[in-house]
Amino acid sequence: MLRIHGLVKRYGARTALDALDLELPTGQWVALLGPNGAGKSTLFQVLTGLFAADAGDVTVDRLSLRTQATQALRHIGVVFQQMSLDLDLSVRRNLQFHADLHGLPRAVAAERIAEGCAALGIAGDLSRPVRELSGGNRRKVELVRALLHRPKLLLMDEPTVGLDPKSRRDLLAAIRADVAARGSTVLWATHLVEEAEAADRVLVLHRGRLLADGTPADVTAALGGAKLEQAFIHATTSPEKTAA
Ligand SMILES: Nc1ncnc2c1ncn2[C@@H]1O[C@H](COP(=O)(O)OP(=O)(O)OP(=O)(O)O)[C@@H](O)[C@H]1O
Repeated sequence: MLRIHGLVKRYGARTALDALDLELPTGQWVALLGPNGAGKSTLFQVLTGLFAADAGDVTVDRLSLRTQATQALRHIGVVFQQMSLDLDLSVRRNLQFHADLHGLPRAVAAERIAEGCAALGIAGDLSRPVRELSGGNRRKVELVRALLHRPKLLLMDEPTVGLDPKSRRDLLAAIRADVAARGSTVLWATHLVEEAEAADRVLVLHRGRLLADGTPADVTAALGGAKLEQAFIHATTSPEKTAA
């Protein structure tokens, strides 16, 4: 579904992504675990076409981001770290706007908006301006929006930051349900080890390179700790550690 080969992104002299290779198959929920500054947001910005890479290739469903960006981006849904809804528009208008951008027929959009909001328990907020919603419910609107065009690949950049445990659990459950129902592929950036522990696969990113890749148990073992949290902290704070 997603193939990344030799991806490099530099900011001046700083290398944020350092020849990154990665393949994600269909139907996997993958946690991208990395400390502050690891390169998670940079990777998302490249994958969503906001920044061009300095080197390397990315394909989404075999479509190249370099030469077939418009088609490739149609398969991607994204929730960025910073909230990106229009605060003055209603939830419905925000969602409708996104559906229009993707050329969804109005009837299909209305059905998906109603269904998505009901699944996340925000159907009662459809007519309210986003400004009036709690942070957790705004996030849920962003998730409904990201799924409206039924993307094959869903990118979520630390979507649970600032959410209470119930909202976090609801969001995770909604993602799980989407993976199970549609076989979508999810790349979920986080620095919360407990979230990564629940994923099918964990990637540990540090200084723009992958330190480990596998099930939570595999990654814990590969990084040499008894628990994932301990292994992660150790691996990402020892200066001599480089890619596996
Ligand atoms: N616009 C920019 N200009 C210069 N350097 C940048 C810029 N954006 C990111 N960086 C640097 O690139 C590296 C990767 O940053 P990035 O924001 O991708 O990490 P992250 O894993 O998303 O971190 P966080 O968990 O704090 O969001 C860091 O060293 C950061 O300082």
